[in-house]
Amino acid sequence: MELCQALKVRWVGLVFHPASPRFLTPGEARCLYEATSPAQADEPERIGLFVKPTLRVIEQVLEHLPLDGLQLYTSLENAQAIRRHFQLPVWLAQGIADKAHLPSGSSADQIDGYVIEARATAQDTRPGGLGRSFDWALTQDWHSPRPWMLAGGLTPENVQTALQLSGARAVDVSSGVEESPGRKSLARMEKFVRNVRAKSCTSAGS
Ligand SMILES: O=C(O)c1ccccc1NCC(=O)[C@H](O)[C@H](O)COP(=O)(O)O
Repeated sequence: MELCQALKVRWVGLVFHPASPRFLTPGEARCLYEATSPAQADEPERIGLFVKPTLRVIEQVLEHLPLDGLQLYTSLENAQAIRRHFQLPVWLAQGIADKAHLPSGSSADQIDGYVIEARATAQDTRPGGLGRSFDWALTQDWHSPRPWMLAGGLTPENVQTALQLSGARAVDVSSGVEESPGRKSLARMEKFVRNVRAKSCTSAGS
């Protein structure tokens, strides 16, 4: 968290999905929140990641710490209902395997943005944080109805190519800056942000 502040990334993701190696209980997330320095104007926004959450699950987290936004793995309808209920920005994750999976204008109401990443398979135990990429050229000519970020399988080594091929203006990374599942590598985080900035866009991490 402190390095994210120092690197001035725009968003930090906190994963509240029990099947994840990055899973945080609300209490652990609170400790992280308290351990970081007092709010500054350019502090990263704290984004809570939830998979098919009920309102109560999100409420339990919000009882422990404030969140600046939500990254949701759920249906559009549920994401819209959650956004209305909590009045928080919602980024809806979309798993992509072909162009037909990319959101279109008609599906964009009451959603703040999209996280576009590889589509999970039936064998996967979770829908994100899998370190898996998709064909980045799929988004090249896509006109997104909302702001979007590219995610899935990004690394310091491939992120510049990913930006070039996908046309993305913001990226999200997790596995690619870890030394083992759930353990971030500070050196890889720094290298990732440096390489992204060399291509002038915004970054996020979970
Ligand atoms: O990180 C997880 O384990 C996770 C579990 C359930 C839903 C989302 C999760 N992570 C999402 C992300 O970290 C990113 O938004 C994205 O999927 C990129 O992940 P990665 O391919 O590991 O860079």
